[in-house]
Amino acid sequence: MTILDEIIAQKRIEVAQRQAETPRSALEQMPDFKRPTLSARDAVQDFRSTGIIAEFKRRSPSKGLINGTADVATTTRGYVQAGAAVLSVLTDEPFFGGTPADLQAARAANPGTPILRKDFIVDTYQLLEAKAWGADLVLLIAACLTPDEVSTLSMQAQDLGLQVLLEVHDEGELDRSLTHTVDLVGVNNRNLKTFETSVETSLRLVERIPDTFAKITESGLHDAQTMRTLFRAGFDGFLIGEAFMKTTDPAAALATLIHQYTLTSAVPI
Ligand SMILES: O=P(O)(O)OC[C@@H](O)[C@@H](O)c1c[nH]c2ccccc12
Repeated sequence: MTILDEIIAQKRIEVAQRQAETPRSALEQMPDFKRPTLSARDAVQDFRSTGIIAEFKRRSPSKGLINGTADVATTTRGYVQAGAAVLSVLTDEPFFGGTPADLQAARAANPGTPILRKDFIVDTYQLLEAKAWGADLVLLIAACLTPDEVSTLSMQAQDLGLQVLLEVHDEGELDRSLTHTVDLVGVNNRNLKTFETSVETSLRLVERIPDTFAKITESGLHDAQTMRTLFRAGFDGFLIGEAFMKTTDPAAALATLIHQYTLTSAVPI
């Protein structure tokens, strides 16, 4: 059994428990459920945008504890002030140490910035949660879902006003799962079976992604030069967590990276 199988098995149990505790109708009555959502796609594609999706992540199965002390409101507010285009907040507790309260706190602290609910979505119920907790977009991972599930969940997300980031790791997943009801396509540089990251995965897959989708490169990113290469290859956005969260001041680490990125972009090609 791979770690991903383990996470998904656990997730199905968790969703059943949550649903028993909080019925759908209760989620629909939460104040944020009816709010208009923000477009992450526009935020990363705006020509003035850094394209950075800055992630709040306490721990991960590959790295163990990354940051045990950062406060979610302070960190995400700092990310936005430093120039993040979009925020990503983990809500998976068993493997990533995130909580629904983290997403809600990030929402309250950042009313004008799109927020991704970062979790393993296997059921419509989680889309309702995402909306009720204040998310603007959700992640769907091709490796965990059938193409039919991707299609159904992305349509349901759209009906709720949530955008969808579809995550793929290889050509097969991309060709099989891509559907017009997703808004952004993310290439995960991390192999979820071995945890190794390689930006070659992004460079290889980018030309297979049609221009109708925003293109995001995910994981293992930490230097401006690599970002520049990925931008030139066609990516609109960069999902980055660990490089910031492993420092004592994640927002300052983001500010430094943006500074370096801006410098390298001034260099003639
Ligand atoms: O921390 P990194 O290496 O910068 O990666 C961020 C993000 O891409 C990573 O957290 C991630 C990508 N896909 C996921 C799916 C579930 C949980 C986490 C992830």
